[in-house]
Amino acid sequence: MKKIAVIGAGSWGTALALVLADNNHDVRLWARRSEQVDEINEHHTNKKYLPEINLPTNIVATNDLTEAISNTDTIVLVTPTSALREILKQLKSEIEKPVTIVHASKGIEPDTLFRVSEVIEDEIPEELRKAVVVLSGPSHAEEVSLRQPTTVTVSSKNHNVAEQVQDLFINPNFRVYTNPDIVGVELGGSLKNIIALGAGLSDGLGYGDNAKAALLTRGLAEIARLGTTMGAQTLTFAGLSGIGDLVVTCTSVHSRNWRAGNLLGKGNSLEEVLENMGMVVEGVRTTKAAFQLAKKEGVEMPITNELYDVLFNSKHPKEAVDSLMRRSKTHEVEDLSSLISNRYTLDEKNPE
Ligand SMILES: NC(=O)C1=CN([C@@H]2O[C@H](COP(=O)(O)OP(=O)(O)OC[C@H]3O[C@@H](n4cnc5c(N)ncnc54)[C@H](OP(=O)(O)O)[C@@H]3O)[C@@H](O)[C@H]2O)C=CC1
Ligand SMILES: O=C(CO)COP(=O)(O)O
Repeated sequence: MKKIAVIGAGSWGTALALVLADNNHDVRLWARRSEQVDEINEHHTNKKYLPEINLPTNIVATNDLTEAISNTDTIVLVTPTSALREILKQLKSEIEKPVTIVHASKGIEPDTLFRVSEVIEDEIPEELRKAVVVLSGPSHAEEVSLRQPTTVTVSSKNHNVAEQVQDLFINPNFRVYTNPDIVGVELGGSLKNIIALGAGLSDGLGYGDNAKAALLTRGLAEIARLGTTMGAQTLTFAGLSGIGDLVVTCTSVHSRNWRAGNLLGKGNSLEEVLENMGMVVEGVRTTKAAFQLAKKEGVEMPITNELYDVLFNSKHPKEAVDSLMRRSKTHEVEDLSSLISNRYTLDEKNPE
């Protein structure tokens, strides 16, 4: 049994705290609001984020970061990516010896274009870090907190530490794999939120399963195109943090990204949607970052570009779908296009 700090008491922070508590760890859950801390400690509930769940007594909440991380060598960060830098700046002055920093947030920082692990490395000096580990995969907090079967993957530049984190979280309801490709794992988990917004939007417009299947498949193609350009392994996108998370987010009513897209497709403005959601919709910020990344890397990302125009340039969602459908014709699989042109060359040499 270890003492583990979980920073962020929203849906996912609370669900991960539950997994750790089920594994008999002593969890300090940091929340920023004192009324939420009191609710968790006195009533053992977190009604705003997981209304159906009772929390065990080995989860103790605090709004004091010093108290949260005292006597622990493992900090699990689960805040929205927009809050991350600010929290890391506060943490930096509180960490006294090297710690393992696990994060479970999904996003890319606009302008710096850093993945979450890079933001952590940017803020926390090397001598205070044992390793940075990402935990990602198809895992809605609502289902994890009901102990429904869930699989995720953990990844780090330090594989031994990734295996230690696998041991902290794994249990018969929550199966944890490892994957050495941290770039692919972080990008898959972040970029799928863009496609989930698109899938919700398509459903909101009244389009059917064909359109959604097209978005998922062509979405995965552009995620993999950007990811491999940035050094990720193609196979990671066929795994839990790739297709796995893409499917769960694009097809579930639990997904805030899908729900936000759905409301946009039904004609609500982005401001109205975000105001009413009451929870983080990471895909909006990530669309901006991915749009910038695609430009920087010279990678074609048509779905991301259209979504960027819907979110930030008031393009009508239906026009965005029309633009995607009217793009100039192309091959489905880039790697095969050279095979096709070779075949034509051979055919021309040996006409039958
Ligand atoms: N929910 C899920 O199923 C999953 C979520 N994730 C990822 O986990 C991350 C967190 O998401 P999730 O828990 O769902 O988000 P929620 O919207 O459920 O909760 C957000 C939490 O962050 C806190 N918060 C918001 N802004 C700040 C801030 N500026 N400083 C400090 N705390 C802040 C909120 O506090 P307050 O209540 O006081 O506003 C709340 O505790 C995201 O990156 C998400 O993509 C990954 C996998 C699954
Ligand atoms: O990442 C998630 C599930 O794996 C949660 O997705 P949403 O943020 O869209 O709810």
